[in-house]
Amino acid sequence: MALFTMEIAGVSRQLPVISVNDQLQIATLNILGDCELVEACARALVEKVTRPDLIVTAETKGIPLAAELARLYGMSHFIVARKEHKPYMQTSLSQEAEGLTYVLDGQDAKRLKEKHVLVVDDFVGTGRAIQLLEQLVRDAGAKTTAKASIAVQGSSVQYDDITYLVHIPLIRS
Ligand SMILES: O=P(O)(O)OC[C@H]1O[C@H](OP(=O)(O)OP(=O)(O)O)[C@H](O)[C@@H]1O
Ligand SMILES: Nc1ncnc2[nH]cnc12
Repeated sequence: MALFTMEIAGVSRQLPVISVNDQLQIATLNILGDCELVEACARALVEKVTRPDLIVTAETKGIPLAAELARLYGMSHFIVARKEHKPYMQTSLSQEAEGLTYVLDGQDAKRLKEKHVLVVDDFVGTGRAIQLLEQLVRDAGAKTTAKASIAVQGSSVQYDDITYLVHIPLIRS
């Protein structure tokens, strides 16, 4: 598999390149299990983003980043939107678009009410995931005051209001 070498928050990583179609390849970022990279990225992001009241992230790959950000900000909790309702969740809020669903536990929705929120994810591609998270934050009566990610990719999304560390280019052939 082809690899795309990139420095992210001072850490060098080789990102696996996958084909989307004959003309387009994308380099993929997988932070799961990569403590060194997650810690470096979280340190870089807390320098750029004012401490919010609460952090909201998306299952799955946003979770380790949100956990490290919460630790650095000295927070005891952060909130994870799940991809499906779980039996242990209280009455939940959900948002869905183009086959992607995120579900927020009712307890978490109560915690969010009137809070200033940092919405964080590891990666923003089409922007669909981060948009759904923002909508859930709104539904819970809270305000998204910042959005952050490690990487953004592509040009279909406006990144002006997202604090990010690297832009991963699309590879066209
Ligand atoms: O901007 P978008 O085009 O919406 O893409 C970004 C989302 O996609 C990835 O997660 P994925 O849905 O692959 O799930 P995972 O984290 O569970 O692997 C990534 O972690 C973001 O949440
Ligand atoms: N982690 C990731 N890297 C590259 N493209 C993606 N699309 C969705 N998640 C991605």
